[in-house]
Parts: sequence; C-alpha cells; structure tokens
Amino acid sequence: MTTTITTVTKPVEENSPLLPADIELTYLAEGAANIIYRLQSPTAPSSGPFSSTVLSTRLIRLRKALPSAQPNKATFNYISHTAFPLFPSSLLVSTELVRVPRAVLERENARLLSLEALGARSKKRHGLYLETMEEYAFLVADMSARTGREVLVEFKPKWVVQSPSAPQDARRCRTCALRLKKDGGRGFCPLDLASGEAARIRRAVDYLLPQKPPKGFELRELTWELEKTKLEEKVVDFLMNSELMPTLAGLQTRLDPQGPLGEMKKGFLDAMTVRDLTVFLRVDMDAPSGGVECGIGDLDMKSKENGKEAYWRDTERGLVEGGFYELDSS
Ligand SMILES: O=P(O)(O)O[C@@H]1[C@@H](OP(=O)(O)O)[C@H](OP(=O)(O)O)[C@H](O)[C@H](OP(=O)(O)O)[C@H]1OP(=O)(O)O
Ligand SMILES: Nc1ncnc2c1ncn2[C@@H]1O[C@H](COP(=O)(O)OP(=O)(O)OP(=O)(O)O)[C@@H](O)[C@H]1O
Repeated sequence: MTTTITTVTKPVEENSPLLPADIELTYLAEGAANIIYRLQSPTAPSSGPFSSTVLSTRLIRLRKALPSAQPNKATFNYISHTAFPLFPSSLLVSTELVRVPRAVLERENARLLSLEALGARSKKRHGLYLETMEEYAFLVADMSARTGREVLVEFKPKWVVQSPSAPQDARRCRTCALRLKKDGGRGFCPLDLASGEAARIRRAVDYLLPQKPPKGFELRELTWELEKTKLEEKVVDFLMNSELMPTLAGLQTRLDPQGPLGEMKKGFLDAMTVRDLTVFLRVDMDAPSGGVECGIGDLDMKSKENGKEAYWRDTERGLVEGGFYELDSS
C-alpha cells in the first residue's frame, strides 16, 4: 500500500507563532536561497505550536540575504493562495509561517561563520548569510529518514512535458536539451519519469537513487546494490500508481500552453514554479508493499524581474537555434 502524509497549510495571519528565543537550531542543509535547520528545546512544552512533538517532526527554513529574494510572508501568501491549491494536499510538504526573533538570526549568522571556519559549510555557500531583517520563517514537515531503514529520495522532476516552444521534430525534451547545452552531462529524462511505463520510469529512477548507502542506513541485505534494487522497485511502483506525475504533467500543460517564447502570461510564472519544485519521497524499506510518503516542497514564486524573463527567453532561443532539441539522445 502506498501511504501519503496528511498535510495542511495554515492561512497567513498576523499572529503567526513566535519561535522561542532559546530555541536550539542545528544546521541540516542549504540551497541557494535558504538554510534548513533542525529544532530542539530542552524546555519544549507538551502542546502548542512549538511542542516537543512539533519540534521533532519539523524543520525550519530560514531565508538568506539575497537581493533578489522575496520576503517570506509574500512567498507564503503565494504558496497558500496559489501554489498549494494546485495540488492534492496529500502530496504537499506541510508548511506553516512562524515568526523568528532577530536575535536567533544573528546568533545563527555567527554560527555560520564558525561552520565555515570548521570546513562544515560548502565553500560555494560561503559569504551569504541569513537575512536578519526577515521576520518570518517556514516550519516544514521533516521528510528526512527517521530510522535506519528509511531512505529519503529527493529530486526536481523539472519539465515533465515537452516545452511548447520546442521544434516539432525535437528528439530531446527541454530538460535533456538544456542539460546538453549546459554541460553535456548525463541525467534522467523527466518525460521518462512521467511516461507511466515501468521500464522508462526505472531508467529515470536509476539516476535518482543514492550510489552508496545513506548515512545511518542499516543494511539488511548483503550489499547496498540489493537494497537499491528494492528501493528502486518501491519508487517505480509509487510513480506508476500515485497521482504525482499526472498532476505535474497536467499542471505544466494547462498553465503554460505557449512556452517561454510565448506571451508569458500569469500561468507561465506558475508553470515555472511547478517546473522547479522539489519532490521528497521517504521510503520505508521494510514496508511489505508501498511505504512511500510524498512531499512536494520548494514551490517558490517566480518573477520576470531581475533578468529572469530574458534568461527564460534566451535559454529557449539558445536551445532552439543551437539545435539542442534535435540532437539524438544516444
Ligand atoms: O533554469 P533551470 O531549468 O536550470 O532551473 C534553475 C535551477 O537549476 P537546476 O534545477 O539546477 O537546473 C536553479 O537551481 P540551482 O540554483 O542550480 O540549485 C534554480 O532553482 C533556478 O531558479 P531561481 O532562479 O532560483 O528562481 C532555476 O531557474 P528557473 O526554474 O527559474 O528557470
Ligand atoms: N522538508 C524537508 N525535509 C527534509 N529535507 C529538506 C526539507 N526541505 C529542505 N530540505 C533539505 O534542505 C535542502 C535545501 O532546501 P531548499 O531546497 O528549501 O533550499 P533552497 O535554497 O530553496 O534551494 P534552491 O537552491 O533550489 O533555491 C534541500 O535540498 C533538502 O536536502
């Protein structure tokens, strides 16, 4: 059986709960725009917005001071009114808006410097810190493995239907064409992922699974390869049977019928959000069947500002005019 987490998005309101100033944060990961922390408090109450249960099942997503970034309140407004309603709630990572004391942000910025000095922060992320003027943060369901027998599979499905501006005789999808243009590297084809055909989905999933056992994973089979085969079957089975891929494909088709060389109406920006979201699949390796929880995250608002409109048009023109869509996939 396939399981999904039950999720809710609380509406934006003025009185979002304020994170206690003595909250302990542990750096987990970061992307270009946000840093993700685990939460802990020795004095957490047994109920309320920051109860010990809430703290142990959620992560906090704090925004970095990027000049192009939107304030979290505006982003939350967008996700709760526009992006989340596009999806069945069972597919979404539960997300709440909370307020953060400035002292917490300042303290964590000092810690980031220490992490850098210790070599515990990726070099490419050095020099960019948390936005201390930001009043809000996102409290998100933690999709990490909770036991040594769970695995988190994280991926961006990207353009799961062909770009409407691609040439009629295209032999590559938009994502494969762009990958070829960027670095010629190998990767999964999103059209395989959304094909509904087991063999094609398996081919794509192969690229998404960890090559080594994840940290803390408990091997029950002789080798990771054997575990990986089991993991692959679970993920393929989920993608064949869940509404995830048909939903993504349906949205991308409906929201952007013209592609980046078209008029770029409102739906286009939402389509770009859907084309850049992240999927978290938490897989229970010992579930007799299924055991996959799905959470869609990173549904950030896209804007034409800051050169993005030109980037999208130029990228598409470059792919079309450079013949990247027509090059053979082999
Ligand atoms: O242009 P793409 O398709 O490479 O997607 C960009 C992503 O690259 P990748 O997923 O690695 O291929 C890119 O991801 P990374 O920074 O490479 O992790 C961003 O998500 C970017 O969006 P934004 O400018 O931050 O709003 C993404 O830009 P857009 O989705 O706005 O095009
Ligand atoms: N709900 C979650 N559960 C588990 N891990 C998560 C969760 N949200 C984020 N992460 C981890 O933190 C990383 C960075 O988070 P996120 O993608 O939100 O950052 P970002 O800065 O918005 O990324 P981008 O580079 O796409 O802008 C993710 O790649 C993932 O490994």
